[in-house]
Parts: sequence; C-alpha cells; structure tokens
Amino acid sequence: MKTEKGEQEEPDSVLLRGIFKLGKISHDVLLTSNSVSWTPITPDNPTGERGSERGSDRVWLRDVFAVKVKRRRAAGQQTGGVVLGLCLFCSRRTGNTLQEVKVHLLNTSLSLCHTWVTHLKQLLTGNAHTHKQSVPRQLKVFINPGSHKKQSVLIYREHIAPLFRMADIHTDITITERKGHILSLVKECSLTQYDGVVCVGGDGTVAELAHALVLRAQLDSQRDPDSDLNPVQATLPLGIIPAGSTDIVSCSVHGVRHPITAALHIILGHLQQVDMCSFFSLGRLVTFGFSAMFGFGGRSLALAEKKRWMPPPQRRDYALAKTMASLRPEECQLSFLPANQTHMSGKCRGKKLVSPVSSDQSNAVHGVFLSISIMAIPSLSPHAPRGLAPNTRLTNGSAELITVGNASRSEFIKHLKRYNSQDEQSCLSFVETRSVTAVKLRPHGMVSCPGEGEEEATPSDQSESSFPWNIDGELVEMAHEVVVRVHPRLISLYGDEVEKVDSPTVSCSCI
Ligand SMILES: Nc1ncnc2c1ncn2[C@@H]1O[C@H](COP(=O)(O)OP(=O)(O)OP(=O)(O)O)[C@@H](O)[C@H]1O
Repeated sequence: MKTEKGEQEEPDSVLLRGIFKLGKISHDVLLTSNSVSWTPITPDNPTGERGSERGSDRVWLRDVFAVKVKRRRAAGQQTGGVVLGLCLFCSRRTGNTLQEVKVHLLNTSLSLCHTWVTHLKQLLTGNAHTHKQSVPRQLKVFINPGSHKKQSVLIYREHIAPLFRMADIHTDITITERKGHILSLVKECSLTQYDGVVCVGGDGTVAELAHALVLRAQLDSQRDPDSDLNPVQATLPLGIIPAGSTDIVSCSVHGVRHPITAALHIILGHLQQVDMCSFFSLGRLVTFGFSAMFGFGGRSLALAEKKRWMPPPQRRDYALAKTMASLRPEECQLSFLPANQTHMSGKCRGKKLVSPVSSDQSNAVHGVFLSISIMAIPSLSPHAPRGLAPNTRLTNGSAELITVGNASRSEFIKHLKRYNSQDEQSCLSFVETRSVTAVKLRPHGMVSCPGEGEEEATPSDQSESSFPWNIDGELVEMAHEVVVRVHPRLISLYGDEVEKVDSPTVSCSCI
C-alpha cells in the first residue's frame, strides 16, 4: 500500500521486525514509529531487501485506526480461537474518498502477535498526541431520522456504528424528534465528557447543530450573543455524516458525499477550522451559519417549504421552476466591509483585481438584485462541484459576496448553469463577486414588473415586514435590515480543505 500523498518515509529506526504472510507469500515486515512496511521474501531476495521494484509496500500509522489479533472462531464462539495473525484497520484515500481497508499479517505465534499489537497500540495512542490529531474516544451523535430519504438511521447503524466500534469510540446517540430538538439539548446538556459531536442528516441538521455548538460556547463563557460581536469558538468539533439531499457543508470539508469518508475523518481526528457568519436582525442574533442566499435562493426555498408533502427533489425542482417563472429583482441597500486583502470586484478571479483595501473601508450599493449570496465556505455540492462560492476558503476569515443584478431570465439561467461546470467559471457582466468580512442588507421590496406573472408571487414575497432567507438550506424569515458578520475559525469540522467535489456532477433537471 502506497502513501496517499506519495511521501517518502523519513529515516526511522526499526522497532520490530518479523515474518508474516500476506496472502500466501511470506513477507519481511518492519515496524517503525510511523509506518508498517513489508517486502516479499523470494528466492532472489531472501533477506527482504526493500524497494518498490521488489514489491515492498507500507501503511502509515496515521492512517491506521485499529489493530486486532486475528483468530479463527467457530460459529457462535465469542472468545478464544486459534490465532491467525494481526489485522490492521486503515483508511485509504482515492481522490477525496476515504475507504476502510484491512491489512492481514498472518503468523500463528500468539506471543509474536501480542508483542506487535501492544507496540502498535502504544504507537497509535502516542502518534495521536504527537501529531496533535484529535482522535475522539467519546462522541455525542444526533441522527435526524427524517432527512432526505429517511435513510439516516440505517446509514448510521449499517455503515458508521461498526467503524466507530472497531476504533473503540464510545457513542451516546439521540434520534431527533423535531426541529429545534438538537438546539434545546445542546444548550442544556453536559458536554464535558465528549471529544466531539456528530450529526447524521442533511444541511438543516448540520446548521442546527453548528449554531447550537457556537451558541453554547457563548453561554458557557458568559457572553451575551445579542450584544457580543466577537463570539468565542465552539469548544467541540463537529462531525457530519451526510444523509441529506444536497449536503453542502459535508461536501465542502470532505470533497465527496460519502458517509464512510466522513466517518474516517472523524475516527482519524482530521480537524479543519471553518469560518462562520452571524446573522443579526433588529439588533438580535438570529443564527450562526455558513452561508446565506437572499432573493431567488430565499424565495425558492420559501416556496419549497410550502410543498413539504412533495419528495425533496421534486419539491426543489418545482420551487426553482416556479420562482424562475416569476423571476423579478429585489430593491436593496447593500453595504459591505471588504476583506483586508486583494479582492475581486465586478469581474472573475484573475481578470481584474483591484488594489488591497483597508478593513475600515466600507462600501455601499443601492440597486436591484435577482440574488445576493454571502458564503463563508465554498459551498461545494454535486450540483456545484467547484462550489457556489469558489473564491472563498474555509479559513480565510472572509466570505464571498455574490450579487446578481437585474438580468433577463435566460441570462440568469446561464449564471446558474455555470455552477454545474467542473471548469473555472466564466465571467458575466451582471454578476459581481467580492471578498467581504461584513454585509448589511436592507431590502426595500420586490420591484414590480407589470403584466408579468403577478399571480406567482406568494404572500411572503410581498410581505413588507419580513423577507425569506435561505441560511444553510433552512428557511429563515427576517425583518428589515440584516447584518452579517464573518467570524474566522468559529468552529472545527472533521474533514479537510478541498478544492472540488470529485463525484460526477448532478445537474438540476428544471434548468
Ligand atoms: N425528527 C424530526 N422531525 C422533523 N424535523 C426534524 C427532525 N429532526 C430534525 N428535524 C429538522 O428537519 C430539518 C431538515 O433536516 P435535514 O436538513 O437533515 O434534511 P433534508 O432537508 O432532507 O436535507 P437537506 O437539507 O440536505 O436537503 C432540519 O431543520 C432539522 O432541524
């Protein structure tokens, strides 16, 4: 087995050496402080000289999450049994996907196997500390049984629980009963015994738990979330087992929608700090979240929520098509604080860069917009493999503000279709992208387009007092002015920084 990153082993002293069979061939196996490597013993290589041309291979200990003595047991036999050798449980990466692989090192000597298992366990525990990996031992797990196709309990029981058991991770599971259940539990319960919190569900479940963890950190540190504009970081990392219909947050830290990959990131303690936003309206904190859409994204979600009885994909397609049919801009006053870095204005990355701006420089625009998005994470998904906000990063301390001005329906569809592409996005004159640290948005209402689809407008569209926002896939109605601030590294998620989703692109059938 090759290292996934093609790394060379640093010179390292051999701690143990033994002869084991891999398959039917005897191998010379070496244990060092960071790897197990093996070379076939053949007539032309009786001393087990190493080299890839000699069939040598290795596994890095940072990718090993369990080691067991392998025994042959009769059906129903729970303990004892004839010793067959060792089994290393490892993670192997292909693209962004992590898979569990087992390496069987066969030798029937009980004392040899015990010596190796003892050494390996010590090294795995020590490595977890020296590499500052946060390998969890005790997790709180929330499962939303209603996510997407109602498969989350099954996914957890069949695919994730066995991996956690194998890695000796203890879990305390809650199956959620209603929206808001996670928030009420996390606000109240003792969290000190846990090393991390995991949710199994879609973006709505992730959003509720991420908000709850950050809010809990404020309460624990005696801060008033409504008045403190510099929130403290969440103390516990969040693991996301994707079981929703789009799974944007999970895709953004795993690069793939794959529950096993998500579980292996958790088991191996891969932590990624992630920026979040706070959303304030009428001077009060509404929520913490990763991304928000106003205008088209908010209104189509509001419409979809009214058709909850439809299956999710049909509901989403129906709402997109219906909102597209009644496409019209919103008049807004938009102010933003540009990030203290070279940022994009008016054009795509690489085409036109303006000089760095200072963080106290505020900008304001009054205009009509079809859509306004504020994204602290790239928001990758199978529908948008490079992300809805490809120019932001998980930890750059800024969000991407994407404003889509008044354009024709066909131009707007062209804009949406660009997200479906695996390639870099082309520029469109009515789309502006900026890197920002804060945004204030004051909507004035929808611009009326006489004679065009008035019957499509819903009461909430026309409400003067509240406007629908799509925050991490959840519908949030907010009144008047909304202030969004980016908070660097507010939470840690189990996962990595990824460039793009590597599964095949899924296109939306309605556009
Ligand atoms: N037992 C429950 N019954 C009803 N709603 C629940 C329950 N548990 C959680 N919820 C809420 O359901 C909402 C949607 O959940 P989730 O996002 O996981 O599923 P989804 O909508 O199918 O997935 P996606 O957001 O990826 O489309 C969330 O707001 C969550 O708080």
